Amino acid sequence: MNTHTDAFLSSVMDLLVDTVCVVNVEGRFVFVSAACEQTFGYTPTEMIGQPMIDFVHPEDRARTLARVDEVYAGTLQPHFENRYVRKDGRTVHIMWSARSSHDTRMRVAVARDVTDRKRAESMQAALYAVSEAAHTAEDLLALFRRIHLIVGGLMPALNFFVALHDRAKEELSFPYYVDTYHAPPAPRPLDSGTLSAEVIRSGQAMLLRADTALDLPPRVKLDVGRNTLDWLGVPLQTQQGPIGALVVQSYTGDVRYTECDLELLQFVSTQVAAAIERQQMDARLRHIARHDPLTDLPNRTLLHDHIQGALLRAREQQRRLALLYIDLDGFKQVNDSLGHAAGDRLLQETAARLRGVVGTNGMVGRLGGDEFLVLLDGDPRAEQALLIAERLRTRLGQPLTLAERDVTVSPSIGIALYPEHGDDFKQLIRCADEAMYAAKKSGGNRVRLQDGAVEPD
Ligand SMILES: Nc1nc2c(ncn2[C@@H]2O[C@H](COP(=O)(O)OP(=O)(O)OP(=O)(O)O)[C@@H](O)[C@H]2O)c(=O)[nH]1
Repeated sequence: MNTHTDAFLSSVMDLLVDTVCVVNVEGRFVFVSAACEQTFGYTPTEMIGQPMIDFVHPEDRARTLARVDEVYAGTLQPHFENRYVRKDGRTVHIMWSARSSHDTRMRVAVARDVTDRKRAESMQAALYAVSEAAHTAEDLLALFRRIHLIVGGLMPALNFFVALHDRAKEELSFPYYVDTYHAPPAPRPLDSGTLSAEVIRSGQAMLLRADTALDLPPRVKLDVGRNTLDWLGVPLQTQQGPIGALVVQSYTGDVRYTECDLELLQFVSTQVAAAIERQQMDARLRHIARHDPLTDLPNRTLLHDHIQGALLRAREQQRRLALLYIDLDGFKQVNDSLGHAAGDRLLQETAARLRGVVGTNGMVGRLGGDEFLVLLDGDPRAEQALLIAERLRTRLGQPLTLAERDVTVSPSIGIALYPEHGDDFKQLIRCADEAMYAAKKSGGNRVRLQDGAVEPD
């Protein structure tokens, strides 16, 4: 090739949209065409003489070097893809075709910027993954874990959290919060002025970079994710308005967020919001199906499942259980004399009192009407079960005001023990019911242990 031809070829290469690169046997660029500036952000002068591998994304260096060996071995490399780090820090996806020359021991490669295609593919994959997670995640926490993984596939997301706004309670909570330095913040009012609250209130995405002048409304405090370098939050938009926010944060210069990340996060956020709404709806339906609407106590179905589980564990660990069957004495009379609403209030107060006494010693549920069940699962002896039942009797027997009248309603309580009185739900509940019935027959306001002691009035 003469000089004239060299100059001609060089000017032709400079017209190409793809970048032509020549790398010597030491792995340094000896030629790059003008398009490199568009693709890599560096001018040819900045690249020529530099080791090629220094420009490659750190995670792709090992496999890139392995490919270089294959190129020298003469294997044609039509479509090798890897990532480079542009001068501005952004990642660029490159599709290469490369060959080596035996004579000069040089590699000639053509680089095509396929970042847009890669981005579209990963966005598509992310959307699909979110919609799949919406259908398969078993609860909200499982969904958040999956979303974290999906967002992590689109951008660095080591520090990631989900903020949710409960409109009824006017409360902002952080049900999923993964952070290098901070524990999950406590729930707070929406007007507490945090960045995520601001994203939810305004419905606008927010990207705060350490090098960007902060132009925040005066009410916003930087008290969530303090000391972050970059903070990127997008609202979770639904037809009813924003229900929360997705946030990624960085603490080190290795991870910086850009407008491009903002677009990506915003793109998946609508699908994520729909997935969260769906999970919340499922959770509400599951709750309704397993709780009593008047007292919000577990209903018979949930009690049954919970007690079956407790029986399994008790059998394995050779521990005791106690079942307390509680029925109010003369409840019908309250309904008849003070009205159904007063009866409802009494049932709600009974539930609260039972919960208060039982605390962490077990589970309280409502079987229906004025009948409640308590499971004591702390390996109770008969005396301990009797003691708690006695406390319940005393507490329920304390007066309360209904329809402006002081009312006192006592309970009858029957106790069945595992393993003494049965080893399945049906048997135990029947025994506890019989004991309660016996307590009621002998005048009510009593605790009776199946086949056993009656506590005095
Ligand atoms: N207010 C109200 N009443 C209910 C509800 N569910 C059932 N009841 C009523 O509760 C009453 C339960 O009947 P019983 O257990 O025979 O009433 P009791 O007067 O306590 O009878 P003993 O148990 O023999 O002392 C019935 O009158 C039902 O109509 C409810 O959710 N709210």
